[in-house]
Amino acid sequence: MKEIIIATKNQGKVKEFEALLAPIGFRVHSLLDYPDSIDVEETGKSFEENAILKAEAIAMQYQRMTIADDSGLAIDYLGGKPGIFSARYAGPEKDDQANINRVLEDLSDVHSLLDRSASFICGLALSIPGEKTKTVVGTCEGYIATEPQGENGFGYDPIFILKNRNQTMANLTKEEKNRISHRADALKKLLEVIKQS
Ligand SMILES: O=P(O)(O)OP(=O)(O)OP(=O)(O)OC[C@H]1O[C@@H](n2cnc3c(O)ncnc32)[C@H](O)[C@@H]1O
Ligand SMILES: [Mg+2]
Repeated sequence: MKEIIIATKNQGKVKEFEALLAPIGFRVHSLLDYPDSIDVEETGKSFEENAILKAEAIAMQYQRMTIADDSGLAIDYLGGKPGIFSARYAGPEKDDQANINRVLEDLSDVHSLLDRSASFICGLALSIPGEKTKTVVGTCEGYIATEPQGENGFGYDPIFILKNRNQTMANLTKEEKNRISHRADALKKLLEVIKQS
């Protein structure tokens, strides 16, 4: 079995990567298994830049193949915010519920669903010691709901209504989310890039 580190402390991401990568022969480790991992500051200007920073630092520290994920929600009405600041949108505690509340508050004057369009975006970086880092970006289109709905997933999932479906991401089973999410899209692209290299 191939060993890979996912350079994240986000339990929601870890579970999704395990479900996506185990069937293709990877044993997934995350930073939750490595309490001494260095804390990488997300100082990049894009999802990809931040993913590169996280992947390269952790691949270097443990000398092992590492994928990092930097992701978030881009709301058109807010000019793409919260974007790369999604995790800390309501403060440094990275509280999902507080983040959701801030987004709903930001859009409280926007009544038409069409004006509440948004994308989930996932930047992935793959760093293998001694090789050039590879990056991809995946997306998933939708709209911001007026109130949370659904119990599954994590983060902003309860307020993200999927395009062409009358459901939020949190209404989906984990299998369905892993077929259509921004993370699944990005990982598909990353596997293509690996195949071609
Ligand atoms: O940096 P790491 O350790 O990976 O963990 P993090 O939670 O800080 O992750 P990010 O910096 O990439 O911030 C991602 C933000 O976007 C949200 N997010 C990312 N993917 C999501 C998804 O699939 N569903 C809902 N929210 C998501 C997530 O809740 C965070 O608020
Ligand atoms: Mg982060």
